[in-house]
Amino acid sequence: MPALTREQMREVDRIMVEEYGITLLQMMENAGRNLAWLALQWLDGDLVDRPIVVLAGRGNNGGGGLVAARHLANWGAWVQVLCSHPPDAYQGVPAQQLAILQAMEVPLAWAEEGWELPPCDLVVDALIGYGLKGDPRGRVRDLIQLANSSVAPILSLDVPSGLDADTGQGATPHIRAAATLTLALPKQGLLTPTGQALSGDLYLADISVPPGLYRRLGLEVPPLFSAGTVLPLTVVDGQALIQGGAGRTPWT
Ligand SMILES: NC(=O)C1=CN([C@@H]2O[C@H](COP(=O)(O)OP(=O)(O)OC[C@H]3O[C@@H](n4cnc5c(N)ncnc54)[C@H](O)[C@@H]3O)[C@@H](O)[C@H]2O)[C@@H](O)CC1
Ligand SMILES: [K+]
Repeated sequence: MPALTREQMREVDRIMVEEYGITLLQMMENAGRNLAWLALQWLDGDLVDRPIVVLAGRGNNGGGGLVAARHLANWGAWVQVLCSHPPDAYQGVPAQQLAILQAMEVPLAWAEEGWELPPCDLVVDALIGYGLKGDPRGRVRDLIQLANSSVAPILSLDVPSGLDADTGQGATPHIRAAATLTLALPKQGLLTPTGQALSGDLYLADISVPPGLYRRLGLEVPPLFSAGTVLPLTVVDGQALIQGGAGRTPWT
């Protein structure tokens, strides 16, 4: 399957919304629900009352993390959300996701000086995706450092926060993920040796991109998700392949 640059992925996201009418809300729901489902697999299918910390930035990567937090809380996990900014700094769809969690009374806090990460079984990293600009700053930086010092495995959304989606180089600091769920198609940086080392086990999630959209961009993408909406990938010579081959049901 092809891997995308940040600009190609931005263009996919733009065409999804502007030309197919598949809204950001829909894409984010698919991203976040698949992320929650992968978290469930990482907890061996047993998440009732298990502590999970979700780190959410204020961009669309954070929005996906907030969707995952909702599903995990609905499924019985003990979810605590740590936001990089106070709620009034969130806008648009991520603000909408945050308001839902507030209505559900899911425990939410925003990182302040001296914060510690609560003990947990899994950290979900949704601080920054392909929108990274420069070295992580402020509370985002603090949360990355806290997450890395936790003993719990980190599951990153799209790319580990602080990883350059094009080059795979880690900014200072960057998340060291146990697993990464990338969206639609792998980002090129994840397939480089550094990207592979920082992203842990790599998975691909369906966010419902029509094959015709890829064809318009000159990309030939076979039906990837016939066996499920989250697929484990393997990287061979810089190329991403579905583990066990296309069409295999990976979870049985
Ligand atoms: N249509 C879309 O745009 C979709 C986006 N999705 C997700 O959203 C991500 C892209 O969303 P965005 O374009 O909003 O970008 P991101 O959410 O990746 O990053 C932007 C946020 O990170 C902050 N940030 C960037 N560099 C920083 C730095 N050095 N220090 C501190 N904060 C920094 C920005 O201030 C902003 O709040 C993707 O990786 C993917 O996970 C998916 O949910 C699917 C649809
Ligand atoms: K991330």
